[in-house]
Amino acid sequence: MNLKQLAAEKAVEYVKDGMRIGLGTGSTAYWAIKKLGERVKEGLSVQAVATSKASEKLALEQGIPLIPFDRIDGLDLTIDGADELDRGLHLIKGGGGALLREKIVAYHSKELIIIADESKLVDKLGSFPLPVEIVPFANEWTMASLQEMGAKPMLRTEDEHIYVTDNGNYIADCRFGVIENPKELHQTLLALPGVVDNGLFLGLAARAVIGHSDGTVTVIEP
Ligand SMILES: O=C[C@H](O)[C@H](O)[C@H](O)COP(=O)(O)O
Repeated sequence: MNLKQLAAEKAVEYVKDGMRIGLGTGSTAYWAIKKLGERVKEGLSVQAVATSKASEKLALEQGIPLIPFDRIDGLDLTIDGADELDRGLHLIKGGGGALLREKIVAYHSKELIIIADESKLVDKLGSFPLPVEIVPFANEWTMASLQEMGAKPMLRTEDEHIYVTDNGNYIADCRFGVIENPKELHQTLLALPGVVDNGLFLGLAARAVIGHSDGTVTVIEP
């Protein structure tokens, strides 16, 4: 059983006719976009924006109408994955490098639904390295500052090259250990010059739909 698919397809049930939808990124959001495409083919009317070039391509392949940002002033619902979440719906996102666009889209959505398999649900965040998006300029100094913060940062690579986000930036994957105070860490990171944003999503998710290995789906609401 594909737990990501299970959660994603359940979450797509929250999409109603006429809604403006944010499309997440990653291997779980993939299933939501596929399911939404099926519903559009059956006659559901939606307008959507994508959080990455990959999701934009997939949405177009599925026949989901995409709308430019200057044509709408916000979204009704965004469905997106996460790398880790706790029961208070604090999230780590950005494993796929899309955190900045995802956070902008989530912020401008009336509701963010997170979809995940049960392995992503943790008591406290921090096992998954926190992705921090940094500008390429003087990235060596930004990396050094992250190191001084105790982040043990690793510059993300892909095929032996530095990974570049859709926004032309780099990702530093940071190991802070257990994150006892996500809000404080979020603020500290944002205050560091060279840091564009980080993968902590706090106070953004309204609910999470979790797929379990026994075939059930649970919904967490904070
Ligand atoms: O940058 C990527 C996103 O934040 C993803 O939603 C996150 O990494 C989870 O991805 P997946 O569903 O592939 O585990």
